[in-house]
Amino acid sequence: MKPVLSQPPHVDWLTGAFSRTPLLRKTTRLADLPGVFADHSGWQQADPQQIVYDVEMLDTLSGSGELFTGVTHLYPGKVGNEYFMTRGHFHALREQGEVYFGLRGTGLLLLQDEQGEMHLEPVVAGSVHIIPGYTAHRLINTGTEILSALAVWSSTAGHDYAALAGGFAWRVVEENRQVQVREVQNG
Ligand SMILES: O=P(O)(O)OC[C@H]1O[C@H](O)[C@H](O)[C@@H](O)[C@@H]1O
Ligand SMILES: [Fe+2]
Repeated sequence: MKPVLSQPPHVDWLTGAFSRTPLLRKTTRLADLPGVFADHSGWQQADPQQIVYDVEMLDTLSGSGELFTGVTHLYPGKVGNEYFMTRGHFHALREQGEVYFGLRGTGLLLLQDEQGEMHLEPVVAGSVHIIPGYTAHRLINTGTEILSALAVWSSTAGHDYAALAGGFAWRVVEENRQVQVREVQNG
């Protein structure tokens, strides 16, 4: 039998760039994130075309049992004093977890479960983040460089953005040149 060598995709661990492979790309701009940042007038005054994050995904099999792999590149920036972040989501299939691997930059992974329990994990090159099921997740770039993280998740997990339409319970802002976590006041 003749052995068959198929070239797997390659990722540059320093930048998160994939090469030699078909990719799916999604760009999220400020205009795509109404109501996400606390400072509404700051958001309105900012350039709506400003890219907040790019996601590059391997174009792989989907369906029960299959895994998706992607890299999120989250740009540095702020709206008002709030750092650029991903929209964040629960999985539509709530029990599905996900793994993030920090590749470059500095930031935080904000985790919020269905009971409203919150955690923050520092994201740096080499950090490994086990996101349990039933837990919403959002990346926040608190640094001055691109924050890139590789993610692996179930292809059937899906996204539930509506469940967090009211936002996460914590916001991460810069105050006095320091990263501060603020609890959102309801009502
Ligand atoms: O879907 P968002 O909250 O905008 O986050 C952007 C992306 O981040 C990660 O790469 C996740 O694995 C993706 O499933 C998600 O779509
Ligand atoms: Fe996810």
